[in-house]
Order: sequence, then structure tokens, then C-alpha cells
Amino acid sequence: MSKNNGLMSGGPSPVRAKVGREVAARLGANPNVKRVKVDAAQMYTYEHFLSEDECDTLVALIDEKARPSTLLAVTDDPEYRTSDSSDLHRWSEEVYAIDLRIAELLGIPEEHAETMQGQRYSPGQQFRAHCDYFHENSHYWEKMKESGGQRTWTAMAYLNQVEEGGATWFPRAGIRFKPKSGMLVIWNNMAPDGSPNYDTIHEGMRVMEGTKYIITKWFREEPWIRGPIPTFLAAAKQQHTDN
Ligand SMILES: O=C(O)CCC(=O)C(=O)O
Ligand SMILES: [Fe+2]
Repeated sequence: MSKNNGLMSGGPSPVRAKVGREVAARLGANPNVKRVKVDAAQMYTYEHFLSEDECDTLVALIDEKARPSTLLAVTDDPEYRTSDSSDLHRWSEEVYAIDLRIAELLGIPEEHAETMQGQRYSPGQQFRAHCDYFHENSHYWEKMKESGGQRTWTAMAYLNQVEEGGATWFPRAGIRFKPKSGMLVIWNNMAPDGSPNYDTIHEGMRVMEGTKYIITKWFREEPWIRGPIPTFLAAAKQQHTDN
């Protein structure tokens, strides 16, 4: 029986189950990565994954391009997601380098990742409880299927310390992360059998004081980028792999 909220978000999948095992094995072998002690989901942290300089650069890029955040799901609650988002320029030197590092850390091809998104929360702003995976009975699923299918893993990094509030809370898994500059939190949105894991439901809690900045990267089960990546970047990628 898949663990979901009764809405039947999706069933088991051998492909997603395999990604779950492979990424977990890779993260488990990395001495910088800590497994979070929860049973309900595969969840990890990597402290100081981003340097202070990288965090500052990303904060500036988010400020440059911020627009009100959007939602795929329909909700009557105007307070559901009140943050600002910004789609970071994937092929810019700074963003691409971080993109690659995250993909290599997880061992998922970079092409499977959506464009990195930045989020900014001012005091009073929040992102209420939600799951990152797509509901496969929803109106948007057909479209998502064409662009890489289900979201499997999430990697999210805090770019600054927040004076008060703004923790990421997983109420069913029973864990809460306080924003810590440069820390990456990684989790598998799928259960071991590859079905959506409702226990990964989480909330970006209301910021009380200060501004919260994060980046989020969602990985799909299939390539999200269909075309070839720009050739000058392919060269950069080669160099990166050689180092
Ligand atoms: O702001 C947070 O702590 C969580 C953000 C989040 O869940 C998301 O962007 O999907
Ligand atoms: Fe989320």
C-alpha cells in the first residue's frame, strides 16, 4: 500500500524506487553528508555545502528577479504561499556551477533537474504544508509527464540565518530544520517502492523577523531538459568532471 493522503497521488514505480536506492547509497558514502534520524523518509543534511560568497551571490540574484510565488495546486487560501520566487538563470556561470555540484552530489544527471528556484520570505510570509511531488490525478499531471514526469528528490539550501521563524517543518516525519547559512537539506519525496510518500509533507514556517532566502532544486524521474545543453557549458562540465 502506498503511503499517501488518500487522494491516490500515484502508485509504486521500479524506476523511482531505483533512484531512491542509488541516491541514498551515494549520499550514505559521502562523509560530509549526515542522514537525518527519521524513519518516515530518506532525508539528509550537508552543512556548509555553499560558501558564504556563494550564498551572497545567490541572495543578490534572487533580489534581482523576485516575483510573487505561484502554485500548481488550486487553493482558496490566500495565505498558502506568500513568498517571492525567482527562476535563476540556469546557464549563468555562478548558477550552473552550483547546479552541477548538487547533481553530482546526488548522482542524478543534471538534465533531470528543473531550473533552480530561489525563494524569499519577508516577515509574515510562509509556504503552508505541501508535498513537492505531483498528484498524478491532478489537472496538471499530463503536462508534467511531458516535462520529465514525477519529482523524486528535492535539494534545498538556506542562504542566510533568519532572526526568528522560517524553519522547514516536516510534521509527519517529525523533524524541523532551522535555517543555517549554506546548509543543504536533501530528501526523497518517494517511498521505498517508488510511490509518492505523504510523510514528506512539509511547511516553510512563517518568518517572524528578518528575511529568509533559499534555493530549491527538484529532480524529475526523467530528463526535464530535452535538448542538448549549450556547447560552451558542455566544455565547462567536462572540465568540472576532470577536476
Ligand atoms: O521554505 C521552506 O523552508 C520550504 C520551501 C519548500 O518547501 C519549497 O520550496 O518547496
Ligand atoms: Fe516544498
